[in-house]
Amino acid sequence: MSGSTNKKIVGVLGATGSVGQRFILLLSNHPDFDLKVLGASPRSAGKKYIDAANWKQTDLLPSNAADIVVVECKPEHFADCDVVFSGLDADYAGSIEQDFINNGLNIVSNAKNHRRLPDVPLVVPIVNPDHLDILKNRKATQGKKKGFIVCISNCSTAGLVAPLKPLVEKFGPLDILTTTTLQAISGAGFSPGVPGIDILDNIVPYIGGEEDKIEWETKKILCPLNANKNEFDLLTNDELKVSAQCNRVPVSDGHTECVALRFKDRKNVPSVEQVKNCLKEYVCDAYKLGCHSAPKQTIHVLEQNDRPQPRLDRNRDNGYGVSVGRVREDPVLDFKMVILSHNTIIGAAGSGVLIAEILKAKGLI
Ligand SMILES: NC(=O)C1=CN([C@@H]2O[C@H](COP(=O)(O)OP(=O)(O)OC[C@H]3O[C@@H](n4cnc5c(N)ncnc54)[C@H](OP(=O)(O)O)[C@@H]3O)[C@@H](O)[C@H]2O)C=CC1
Ligand SMILES: N[C@@H](CC(=O)OP(=O)(O)O)C(=O)O
Repeated sequence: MSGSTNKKIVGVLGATGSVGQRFILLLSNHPDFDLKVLGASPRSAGKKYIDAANWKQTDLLPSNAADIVVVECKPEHFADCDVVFSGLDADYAGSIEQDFINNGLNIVSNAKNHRRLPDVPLVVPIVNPDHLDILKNRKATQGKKKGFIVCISNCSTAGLVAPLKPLVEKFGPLDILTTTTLQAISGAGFSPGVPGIDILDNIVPYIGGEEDKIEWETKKILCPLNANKNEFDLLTNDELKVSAQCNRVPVSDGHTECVALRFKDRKNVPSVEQVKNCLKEYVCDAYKLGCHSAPKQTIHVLEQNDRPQPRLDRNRDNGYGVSVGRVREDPVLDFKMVILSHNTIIGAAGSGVLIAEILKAKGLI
């Protein structure tokens, strides 16, 4: 496992895809992690990464990855890894990831397959890293024979819950939440991805499964652990009603969401200024833990009427910060606002890397 430098050895499954390529960028020259193994489909296995991947990032392919020979996604190739990041196509992720867990490997996954299991942490690292503590109990009871899996949330859900966390902490629970998303094309992956003919000069008002994911995952991310500290107690529909409408728009990276919300406590509804100040003052636990990638400013409150915008605001705090603009009163619920988050950084691979940094800081890997 980890060598004398105290760096953890890591690998990436689905390394050639949209999320996999982001993992490679974020893991190049990382102070905590040494990227050693890259896995993809049998179509890519046996080729050097530079030949296997159709590199589509605006940053150049890092030299530490270019010459690595891609392997099939089998546990034996990853046996030396302290943690394995997964950006696998969801059609294959379920069984491959389970095989890795059974072979004692620890997975941090972008795929949806294990998110709804009651004892699997579903983590947005700037929101609920405390959910990782469930792994401490598991480690104590099962030892090292089996690995664990931590799931990264759906990308739109990650952006949505970031401002909700400090608001709920300070002003109490919400009871109604609505969001209308404007989602970038990188969210649909590369194979096959969104055809140009569908998205150029157009908006597609449907993303399969996305609305249900946002409505369900929000209730897990904001929920507490049960009394035995071994499963999560999902918020019920009576506790929080969430309604999502999802659209694909011709933007390369960055998901925008138009959100409205209502607080449960009708007697102590905060003012717009109090809401903005609460968001500005929020410091995520990952930053307090000193994690390398944690955003210094978790939530950027923008005052200009025409912000946030994906091209101008998605890279705040290297894509780990979330932008919130147009915070104002809502005539139906309490407040409305526009949220922007980088879907492949804080919405996917970046969350994975930051989760692994937190796992290392907490001594869980
Ligand atoms: N894009 C985003 O913003 C987000 C994506 N996700 C999730 O992350 C995962 C990856 O998404 P994305 O990167 O967009 O998808 P892509 O389609 O771009 O990449 C899929 C990856 O899976 C690999 N793969 C395909 N078939 C197999 C197989 N049979 N065995 C092993 N590997 C295989 C591909 O390898 P090869 O190139 O060899 O075919 C490729 O590396 C998905 O589960 C997605 O839902 C989650 C949040 C956000
Ligand atoms: N569906 C998201 C990306 C994604 O793959 O999400 P999930 O990991 O929940 O399947 C999008 O289209 O932007």
